[in-house]
Amino acid sequence: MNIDARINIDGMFNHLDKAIRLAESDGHNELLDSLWSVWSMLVAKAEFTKRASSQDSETCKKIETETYQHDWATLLQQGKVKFPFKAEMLCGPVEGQFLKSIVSIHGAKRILEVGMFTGYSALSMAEALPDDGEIVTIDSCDYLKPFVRSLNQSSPHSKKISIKLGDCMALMHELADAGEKFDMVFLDGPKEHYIAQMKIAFDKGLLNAGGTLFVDNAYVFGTSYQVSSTDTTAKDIIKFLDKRSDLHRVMLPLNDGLLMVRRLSDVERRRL
Ligand SMILES: C[S@@+](CC[C@H](N)C(=O)[O-])C[C@H]1O[C@@H](n2cnc3c(N)ncnc32)[C@H](O)[C@@H]1O
Repeated sequence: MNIDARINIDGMFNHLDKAIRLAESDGHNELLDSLWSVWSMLVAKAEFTKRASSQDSETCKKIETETYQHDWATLLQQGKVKFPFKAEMLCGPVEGQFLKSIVSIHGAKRILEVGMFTGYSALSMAEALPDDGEIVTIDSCDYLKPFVRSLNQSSPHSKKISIKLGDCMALMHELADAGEKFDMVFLDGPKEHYIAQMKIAFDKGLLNAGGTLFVDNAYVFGTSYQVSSTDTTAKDIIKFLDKRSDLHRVMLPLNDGLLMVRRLSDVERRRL
């Protein structure tokens, strides 16, 4: 099996792979043809989606390439990073272009990102910020800061990126307590903190009036729709939002799910 890990984030291709092997070994040729058709349609759809979207900037391409070439496994063994990083953790070209487009539609000036990794999504968004705009990006891994700076320094937009190292929960509280405000918040760090982070954004005023919050991996690696999964992280997020009649949301089936959440009063443009 040789496919982009980002389109197999929920393991669907593993099931297809198994079905293909079974059909092959039992000599079910028509079934085999159909299974290969499903496989190739899924791959072609993902490829066409990427092809139909604008291409990344040279620096974003470089970040993606170098993230895939980096030896994360050795760094983990050497204790230089504490997290088993994988290149496919970066959001990729289609989501990157989507976020960039949203920043421009929004007219956002300040963005908060939780979960920087190699700075791919941060730079994608920074490219659409005005010259005096800023994206504050949080990560707990010290190794990443100089690495990200070395990757993005060729971009004129890198000056809009401020990196904060530390635990995302502590830093988000700190920012909210200091009265900092953001027009967009992009949550892409630890999934178990998503609910608490949404509360800080909406209830502690970190997200400006009229602002938009995005929750990445909102399908939580497909566990939200895998029948056999006992992981309730994604379902708990939706149950939390069900109780929040003041919030409006829409789930976009981009990669592993991108949930867009806004205050209902901003969406319907009325006072609640
Ligand atoms: C999915 S990656 C972010 C990918 C990035 N947004 C992109 O699309 O290019 C998640 C990041 O969250 C960071 N992270 C995990 N737990 C954290 C915590 N408690 N506080 C801050 N960062 C954390 C990891 O170090 C990792 O770099």
